[in-house]
Amino acid sequence: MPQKSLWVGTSWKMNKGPGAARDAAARIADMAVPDTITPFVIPPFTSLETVAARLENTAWHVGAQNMHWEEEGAWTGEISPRMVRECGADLIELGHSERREHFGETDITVNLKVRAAIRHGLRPLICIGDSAEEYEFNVTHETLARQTKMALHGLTTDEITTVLLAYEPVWAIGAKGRAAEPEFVDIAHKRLRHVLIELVGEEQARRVPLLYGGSVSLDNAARYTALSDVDGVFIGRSAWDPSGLEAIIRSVAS
Ligand SMILES: O=C(CO)[C@H](O)COP(=O)(O)O
Repeated sequence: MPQKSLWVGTSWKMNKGPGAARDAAARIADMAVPDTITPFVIPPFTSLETVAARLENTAWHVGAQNMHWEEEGAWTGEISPRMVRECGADLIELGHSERREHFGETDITVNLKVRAAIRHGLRPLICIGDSAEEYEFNVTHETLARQTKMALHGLTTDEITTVLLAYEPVWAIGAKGRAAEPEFVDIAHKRLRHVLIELVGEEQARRVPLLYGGSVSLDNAARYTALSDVDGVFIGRSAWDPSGLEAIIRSVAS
């Protein structure tokens, strides 16, 4: 059986200013990445242009962590899709649970942003995830289905096949999180694939990469990527140091 192709990448969240980002990007540019891996890195805005310039003409995709849906205007403190593109990014992370929880991001604003991203030629990496309470009350699937359908509302089939979806259980993220059991992720991703199949049919649904994120580490990454409906991992803390990212890339590629 041919080896499956995997997306593997990290968001630096609110870490690495321009100096640290420049150093990290230089190390990333020197990394040997197997052909079966599609690597990506998502720096903070202040480092976006530096990192994108350093990784231009490499296999790396570079993204921003958020953006507004409007092209320009009186939106103090916001960054437009065009600005993200001008910095050299091709990916845009949208709907991370930290933004939903702390900055009022909703399914509706995520949808506005997804549509704006596609209009501007940015590939959306849409984060979805159940809260600890939703997990406890056994409504994970309902939450993931709602977030997915609302994020993709109004998109054509072709547009839907350009997005990446990352399932990140809120209870699995960060130092206080616990990594989801691979068996649980397997079921969640299979049900998520079915949501996509209902939207665009089997063949197109299989073209949408489904990533898992939340306390991914060198110890567990390959257990997720071995699952048939996991097409990659989205890593935080364990990949902030490029050597950690490289070790995980090697572990899932072998
Ligand atoms: O977005 C994430 C990956 O960048 C996610 O929040 C996981 O973070 P981690 O728990 O620190 O891996």
